[in-house]
Amino acid sequence: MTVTPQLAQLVAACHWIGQQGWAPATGGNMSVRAGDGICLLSESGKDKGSLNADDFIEVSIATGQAAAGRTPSAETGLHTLIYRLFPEAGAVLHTHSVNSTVLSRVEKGPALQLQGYEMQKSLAGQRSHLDQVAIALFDNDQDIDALALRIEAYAQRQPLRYGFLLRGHGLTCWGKDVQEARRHLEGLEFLFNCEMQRRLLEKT
Ligand SMILES: CSCCC(=O)C(=O)COP(=O)(O)O
Ligand SMILES: [Zn+2]
Repeated sequence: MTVTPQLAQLVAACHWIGQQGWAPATGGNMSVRAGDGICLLSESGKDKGSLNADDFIEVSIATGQAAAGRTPSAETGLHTLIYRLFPEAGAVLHTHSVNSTVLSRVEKGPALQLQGYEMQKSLAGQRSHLDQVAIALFDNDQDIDALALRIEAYAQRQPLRYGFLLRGHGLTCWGKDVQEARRHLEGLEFLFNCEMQRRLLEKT
């Protein structure tokens, strides 16, 4: 495997995600666009906090197919969907933090609305805490093709930006490159933590 600067940054991001506790057990998956209709996707079932460059597999963005003998992530269909929907997306990070897992169950609506937080400006294009940022929320599904179709239908009706939550499962987010995807992940996780604590405290 040729280790491009983006792949090296992705491997470093995976180690950081592991240290944050956002990829417990074998949870999470990560990828980077590698040009020519290809992405490099983490191998299924590995500890994502201790991946190296050889743990990434070339996958066709059009078909989701990988070379025989290797098994890319069970959630390959979500990564390839994002690369097809958003030609500017260069990296995708999927994590299983406690906050994204719990908040996505507590919130019953079709999106988690974030408003009033300065850290919304960690998301590309956001300029003010006064604006509302909607993070789409989908019911989880073991049928990834069906889930991808639901997400695609949502994206045809309304903007799908930064990432989406899967109920009781976690966050999938992206950016124009690994650096931006990582900033979106860190910003969203901070915002989820704030939102969890706000909801807990405002209940009392
Ligand atoms: C215990 S992890 C369950 C599967 C999952 O949600 C995930 O993110 C990891 O799947 P992968 O096939 O990418 O290892
Ligand atoms: Zn997952």
